[in-house]
Amino acid sequence: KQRLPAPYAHLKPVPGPKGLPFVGNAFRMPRVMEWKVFKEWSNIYGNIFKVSVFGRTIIVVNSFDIAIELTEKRGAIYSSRPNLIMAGRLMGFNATYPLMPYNDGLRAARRLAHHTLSPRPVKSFLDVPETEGGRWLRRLLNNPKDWKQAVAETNGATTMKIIYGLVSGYQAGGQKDPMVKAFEVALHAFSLAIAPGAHLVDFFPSLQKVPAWLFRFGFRDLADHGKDALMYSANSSWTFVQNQVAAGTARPSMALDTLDLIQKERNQKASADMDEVAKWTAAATAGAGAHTPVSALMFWVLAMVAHPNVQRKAQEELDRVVGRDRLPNLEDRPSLPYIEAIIKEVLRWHPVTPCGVPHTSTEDDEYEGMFIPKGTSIILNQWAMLHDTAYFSEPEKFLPERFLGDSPSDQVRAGNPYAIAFGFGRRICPGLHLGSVMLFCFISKALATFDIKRPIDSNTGKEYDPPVDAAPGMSASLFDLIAVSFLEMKKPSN
Ligand code: HEM
Repeated sequence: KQRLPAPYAHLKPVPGPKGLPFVGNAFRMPRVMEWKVFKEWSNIYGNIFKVSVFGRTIIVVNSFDIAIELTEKRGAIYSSRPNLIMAGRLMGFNATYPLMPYNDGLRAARRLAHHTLSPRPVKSFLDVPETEGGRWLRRLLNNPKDWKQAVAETNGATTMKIIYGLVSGYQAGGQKDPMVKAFEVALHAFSLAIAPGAHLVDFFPSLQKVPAWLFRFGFRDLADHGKDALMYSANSSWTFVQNQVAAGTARPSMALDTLDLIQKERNQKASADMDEVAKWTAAATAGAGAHTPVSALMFWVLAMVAHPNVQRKAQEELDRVVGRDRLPNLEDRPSLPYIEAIIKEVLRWHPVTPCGVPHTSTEDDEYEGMFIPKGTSIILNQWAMLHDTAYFSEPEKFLPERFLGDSPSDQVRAGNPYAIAFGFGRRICPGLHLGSVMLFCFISKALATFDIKRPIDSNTGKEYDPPVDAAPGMSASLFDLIAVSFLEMKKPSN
């Protein structure tokens, strides 16, 4: 029986599956689609339950109300991050704010990010997703079979332009700026580093000290490779901005905004090392922003393939509201409720981060008579919340209509995918507004110009349904995880 510290001795531990000595539940932890398994386990243990892996406590939260209670109402103690050895310490991602503990460094970085990305300032950058939305159509038209590449390039180009003012990130013919390539390599290394249970060093930090020549654990090469790419991407992109500033050719960007801000503040009070904070804030924001909308757009394509009726309704709305003489733009957004409902449903049906990004507690705490020790990692099972039948009937179905009519699901907060899919409390996604605009621009423009059809099997010549399942990991489809071979796109017939 677990012994609790004195002031908490009267409390119960959080329930959960029984574990083995030392390893805990390590061998029972799901490796594939853990969000679904965790939802099933909630039928046995409740909406908050505990698992332990090699002595580390992890709490899984499956309900919106509990997520809000912990991360919002008690945000002061549930806003840190787990200490990741492989991705954080060895690869160097600890310098980026998504992995930072809840400290002054994090607050400084988030303040800089909000200076550009909160709803009002970000408005001055919204011509970028509009323009890139036009380029996305050309990419699709020129090479519809390579639609996944078009998704990735369009997102990458939008983010690199907004964060760094880089206009030549992706040239025709697939050529990429070395800065863009470095970001891709760093993010790929990061995704390998955070794959659940992939690196023993995360559970046994002392393995870091084992000399490389004595015993290879398969992590050192990856760590070095990831670190080189991360350093190169953060440094080269910052140097790019500084050179542009020096030459007087810098375009508007988040990097420029933050340089202006810290310059102003430096004139008022001495600010130590803010240049470093600004450099890493830009790199982290570019990295986080370049790939999250990619996942959402991939699930949108799959949803459209599987639901031609939804596509047709959206195209009817676009024809009615916008007509066929021009492309939809952000001014049309309030008049396009069906497109809006599709975006919400995409975020709900297959959330980009089904298990969220873990928060970590920084104090011992009590929740409903249960003891939550300091240092507990909290998995916020967004998928379970977004498939909660109390708010979403027939949650496995793709039904944008649930957000329309007299009693739409999102009339309450727990039924609004925007309140869940972008995370919680003090760590909520700073790119929420921009991400939502990117999805609107790319989805509405593509639906106005293309039909998205099922892929054709090259052997049989027949159409088939692409699989919709996601691979394990933090993000459901972060790096090319969807096995769709190609989609045929063509202009809608009159
Ligand atoms: C469909 C689009 C997006 C989705 C679904 C999404 C989702 C998320 C989620 C779930 C988190 C974790 C929040 C938490 O810890 O509770 C997060 C964090 C973050 N997102 Fe996004 N995001 C999107 C777009 C973007 C964009 C466009 C940017 C940047 C331009 C961005 C930058 C970040 C950053 C920097 C963090 C880390 C914040 C922190 O740890 O304090 N995201 N996002």
